[in-house]
Amino acid sequence: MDYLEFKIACLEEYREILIAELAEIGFDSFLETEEGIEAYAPENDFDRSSFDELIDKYVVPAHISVQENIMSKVNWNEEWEKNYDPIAVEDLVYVRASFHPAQPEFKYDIVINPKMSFGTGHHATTYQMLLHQAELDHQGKRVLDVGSGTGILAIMAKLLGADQVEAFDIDEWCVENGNENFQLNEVEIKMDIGTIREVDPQGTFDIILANINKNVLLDEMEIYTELLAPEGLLLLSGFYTEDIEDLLERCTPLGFSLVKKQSKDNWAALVLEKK
Ligand SMILES: C[S@@+](CC[C@H](N)C(=O)[O-])C[C@H]1O[C@@H](n2cnc3c(N)ncnc32)[C@H](O)[C@@H]1O
Repeated sequence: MDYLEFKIACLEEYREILIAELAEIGFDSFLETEEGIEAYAPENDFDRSSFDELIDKYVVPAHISVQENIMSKVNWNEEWEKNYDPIAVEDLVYVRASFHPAQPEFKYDIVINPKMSFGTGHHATTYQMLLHQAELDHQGKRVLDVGSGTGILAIMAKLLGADQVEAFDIDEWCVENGNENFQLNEVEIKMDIGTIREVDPQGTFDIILANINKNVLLDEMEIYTELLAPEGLLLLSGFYTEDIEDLLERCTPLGFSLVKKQSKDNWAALVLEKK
């Protein structure tokens, strides 16, 4: 099958939304690049007018420029293998694909074959979540990973000794990819599809991990509070440094105290404790 390839240069903060909207109009594969994204759509059902409309909507705010090519017989595995380098999270965690050799000097080795899902450790939000996790006692704990993407944080929780880990994501592709990564890392993790309201996790959790976005976090904060055991920990990311105060304003009246805050590349990550 022939594919159309679009190299879309754009501002970093618009990549996730662009990928989501392109997926809605029939694009089925994406690669993140230094300049923006590469997006691929099967040529035979490409919807040109929806694509043009979408680009018009974001061209100014996202500083978009587009280059179009036609490609035949794309080998997706080869494409993402070319574009995925392993990453060292400080000298503690090594995140790699199955075709990269392990590096025994790192304490934690995570194998992630990301394909189209978010969560390799390259992004500052995932990176900081992994570091915060590494500082916390997970032994024998029950952990919930909200918006699990590739499942990287759920896998880290297991490597740190968590007893039961449950993960979910609204994206079907992430669920499939997460399960694949759980197998690669030989960890047993319950995986579901949907929002937290749809999945409706039962019982309480000692640790909740939520690297999503500001609006979802603000909207779901009360549910996290109900699901956390007393003195349970909530690790949040997916929002900018300037949004920390808004998050704290929402969390403090619900009985959370701030344990740690950190920022990298203007992306924030918080650790909160439920009193
Ligand atoms: C920023 S990525 C984080 C992925 C991974 N947890 C990490 O830390 O790298 C956010 C993920 O949340 C998912 N997501 C977005 N809104 C959601 C919601 N309301 N409930 C559950 N998952 C959601 C997205 O599909 C995406 O995979």
